[in-house]
Amino acid sequence: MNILSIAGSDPSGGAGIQADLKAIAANGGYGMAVITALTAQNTRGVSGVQAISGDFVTAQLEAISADVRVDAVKIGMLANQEIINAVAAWLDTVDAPVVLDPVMVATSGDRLLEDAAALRPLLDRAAVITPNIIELAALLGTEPAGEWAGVLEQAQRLAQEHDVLVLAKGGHLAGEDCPDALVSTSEVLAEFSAPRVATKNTHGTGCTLSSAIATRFAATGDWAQALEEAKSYLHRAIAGADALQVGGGHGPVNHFVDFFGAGDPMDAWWEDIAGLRAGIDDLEFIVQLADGSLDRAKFDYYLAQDALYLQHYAQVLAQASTLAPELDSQRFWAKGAGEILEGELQLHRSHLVEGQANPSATTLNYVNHLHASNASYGELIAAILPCYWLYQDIGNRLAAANHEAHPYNDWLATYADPGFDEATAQAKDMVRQAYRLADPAQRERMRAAFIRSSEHELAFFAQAHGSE
Ligand SMILES: Nc1ncnc2c1ncn2[C@@H]1O[C@H](COP(=O)(O)OP(=O)(O)OP(=O)(O)O)[C@@H](O)[C@H]1O
Ligand SMILES: Cc1ncc(COP(=O)(O)O)c(N)n1
Repeated sequence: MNILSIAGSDPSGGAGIQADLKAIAANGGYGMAVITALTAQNTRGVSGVQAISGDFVTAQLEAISADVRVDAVKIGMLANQEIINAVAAWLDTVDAPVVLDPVMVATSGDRLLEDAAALRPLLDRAAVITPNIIELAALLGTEPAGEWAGVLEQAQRLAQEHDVLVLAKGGHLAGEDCPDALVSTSEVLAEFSAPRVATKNTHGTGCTLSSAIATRFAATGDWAQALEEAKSYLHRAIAGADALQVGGGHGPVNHFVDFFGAGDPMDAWWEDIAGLRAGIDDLEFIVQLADGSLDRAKFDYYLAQDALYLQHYAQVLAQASTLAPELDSQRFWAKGAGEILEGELQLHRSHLVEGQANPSATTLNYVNHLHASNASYGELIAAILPCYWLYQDIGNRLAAANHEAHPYNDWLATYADPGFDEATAQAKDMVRQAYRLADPAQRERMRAAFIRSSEHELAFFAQAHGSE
């Protein structure tokens, strides 16, 4: 899908052709850009505009249409009448659907078009016009609407005047939701709303939305579907905007949020299990293991179950090794399995007074979940991770509570192993890598597997006190 953006340049990369090209690529299109104006701008505002001559805009457009099939056009900042005329004349020679974002004023308040009325010749050539509330009113020569019903009414009026579809955008209204509606000459064809994200980083949202719509229309041939997909994409990009930290004003949205995530997914997962972590910390078993008051029989019960658990855990790590995509991760999981079979289990046996117990229902539930999480490598290692991470986290605190006379001195000393911190960091890296390569549905399954294992960890630590 070849998508052409005809727009101004924003050197700070958040709006204009820079935003368009990113949004087009993120939505699966091949992006092209004809530049109408250079702006000097950043996230705080516009300090200069240098329009390209109409002739040179035409030269750029003709260079493209002489060589490349154009599947959809998105038009943004046009700066002046001369450029509008050049674009209008070229549009008469091509047959691609046009999404027109009638950019007039930047988020910062700076003017990007000399005169709203100058756009009129283009309105009739567009398939969809995407004005914000202020631009909508300016195109009608009226006052901006103060509520959604008024915006829809104005959108329909504009649709009728130019026989086009108008995308009414509610982003500038106050309220918890940001509604958008595709309005025809006679009706609201489709309406999609997204929760308002609490962020000041909304520079380029209009550019991004119109480019995404053009791209998704070229892919689907359906305006309502294109809007639904573009709106959902934009919402994710806005929700991920704060993670970018670009500039001190209105920062850009996170165009590639679907590819690289918004921040470290491991931080988000750790937050997801904050309640479970607090629950583990408060368990009698953990509190008493730390202060040394833990009944020996309960400790032995835990150890026996842990030994049974670890046999399965070693099997699951070995399976992760066979599923791992490259040598480093294959080696890492295989080494983990080997270390459990050689070291850990021996340590457990040396602490056990009696022979092997049978696995409890709690232990079986946990290992069954691990064995069942093998639909993909990503899911399996996400299920594996809590045992590393929670054990390391709790272990470091238990090791800090240790002293020579502690009744569980030698056991707690095993928690103070820097090698285990290193192994946990590596396990997190492996999960992070798998997450980056996963599609959204797969990512959700990974997160669910991680949370489920964390729930099993809590039950596992709790079971000794429920075992009498
Ligand atoms: N804080 C927010 N949370 C969620 N969606 C938002 C937010 N701000 C804007 N949007 C969405 O961004 C899109 C563009 O909205 P807006 O009405 O602000 O257009 P615009 O003014 O043309 O954009 P721009 O800021 O690029 O000039 C709309 O779909 C709107 O709902
Ligand atoms: C080159 C260019 N085109 C469009 C906009 C509008 O985007 P925003 O309203 O988000 O500033 C802009 N600021 N710069």
